Amino acid sequence: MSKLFRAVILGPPGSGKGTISERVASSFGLQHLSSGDFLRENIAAKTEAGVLAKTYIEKGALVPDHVMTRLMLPRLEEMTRHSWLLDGFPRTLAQAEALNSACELDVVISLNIPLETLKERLRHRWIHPASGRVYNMCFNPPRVQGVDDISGEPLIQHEDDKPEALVARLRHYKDVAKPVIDLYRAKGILHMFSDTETDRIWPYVSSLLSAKIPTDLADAQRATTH
Ligand SMILES: Nc1nc2c(ncn2[C@@H]2O[C@H](COP(=O)(O)OP(=O)(O)O)[C@@H](O)[C@H]2O)c(=O)[nH]1
Ligand SMILES: Nc1ncnc2c1ncn2[C@@H]1O[C@H](COP(=O)(O)OP(=O)(O)O)[C@@H](O)[C@H]1O
Repeated sequence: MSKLFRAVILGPPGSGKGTISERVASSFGLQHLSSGDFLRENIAAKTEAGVLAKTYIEKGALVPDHVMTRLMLPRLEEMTRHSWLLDGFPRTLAQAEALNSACELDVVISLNIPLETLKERLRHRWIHPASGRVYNMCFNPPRVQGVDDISGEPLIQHEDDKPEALVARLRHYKDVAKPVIDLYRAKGILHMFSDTETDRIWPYVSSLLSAKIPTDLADAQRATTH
């Protein structure tokens, strides 16, 4: 079997992790696993973890580490035969250490985006809750205002993108992320991208992954998508 490829994308809320992950998934055939989407699925399904997580997310707080790792690690175990890109997990050093003991990462992409840009983007972010599709009223608006392009269902704003929760989230992110970034830098797998525009970052991410993803894996994925 060809070697599997494991990547993590780090960055504050609104940094474009979801947007870049979707591009990676469609260009390189990696499975995109978003902790935020997985939490929202669990909230919608009213699982034990979902009910617990909801109380934290509504306050703009992080979900406790033990809840996150108990949720995410079994999900990754289901994916042992796939190459994946993990988005939104790990977010803390404890989560990064738990992930470390479960698998070995090939690449960590870290998005470094100015605070003002983040605030502006998140104010305009709308999502389709059933699919997790993300829109931005300026950057990638839906074809019809307020409505999902594919299902025609209404778009909503995350509770945690509303101004009250937003500032707390961005402030907290920085403190918590620093040791995670330091850990991956020390391991020599960190790749940092700084810009205000996803479209300017994407070509660099794309060429990094083209260089890192094993050729036999890329060939196998191309074969399945044609
Ligand atoms: N104006 C602008 N908006 C962007 C850009 N990249 C992403 N967005 C939007 O910013 C918001 C946050 O992006 P998202 O990928 O959800 O970030 P995440 O929170 O890190 O997963 C979404 O509404 C995106 O559509 C960009 O380069 N410019
Ligand atoms: N790894 C994680 N650890 C703790 N909380 C998390 C994690 N991932 C997601 N969450 C919670 O879910 C919320 C939504 O996550 P996400 O969709 O990734 O939002 P964003 O991309 O805007 O940060 C976060 O604000 C946080 O409360």
